[in-house]
Amino acid sequence: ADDPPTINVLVAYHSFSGHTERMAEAIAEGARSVSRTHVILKRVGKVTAEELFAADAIVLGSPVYWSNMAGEMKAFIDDWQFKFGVFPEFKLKNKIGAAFATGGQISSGKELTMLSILAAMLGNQMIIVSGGGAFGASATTEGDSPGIDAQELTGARELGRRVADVAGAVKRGFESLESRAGLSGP
Ligand SMILES: Cc1cc2nc3c(=O)[nH]c(=O)nc-3n(C[C@H](O)[C@H](O)[C@H](O)COP(=O)(O)O)c2cc1C
Repeated sequence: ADDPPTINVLVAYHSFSGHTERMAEAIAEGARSVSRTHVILKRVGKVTAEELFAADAIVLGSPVYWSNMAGEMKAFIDDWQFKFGVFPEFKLKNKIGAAFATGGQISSGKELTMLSILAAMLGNQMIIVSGGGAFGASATTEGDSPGIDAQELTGARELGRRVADVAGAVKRGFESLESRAGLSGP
């Protein structure tokens, strides 16, 4: 049998004080635990067009700023069009997408932040997955729950692993569809 394809996972994040970066590292670790997975872990401003388009899965993480994603994350997503020109061809179509967030307080915007990221992915016809939580992986970082705890890191690893697993299954599925279409001939 042919070797299964390599899965490229891009984990891109914004982080000012390091919490979201710590979650991003755990997501990358979870994705790498799936065989034949190649992970790129980067701050949003550093992602190149080549990395974006080579990714089979894109996982985006942001701190909560005023109940929504950070401006840096929004600017990156807007750059999908301004810098990378994804529309009108829908160049990110059928890539796997997932989100993660950290916020200082409980019930103060993490879910809205993740849903806003996922909404942009849906608008690009990406295939959304969750894991680590209903909408993605998240952590509360201030007050009675300072920093990132073991349970939150476990959730982040779970999301990374699920993203890589689903990306592999989808990639194999599309490859098999294409080869069957090729077999049937014109
Ligand atoms: C400008 C600003 C706005 C914030 N707004 C919220 C908020 O609405 N809800 C919340 O839970 N945390 C809020 N926070 C706290 C951060 O989301 C939290 O500290 C986060 O974990 C920081 O991530 P980082 O360490 O990756 O930079 C805010 C922080 C800043 C700087």
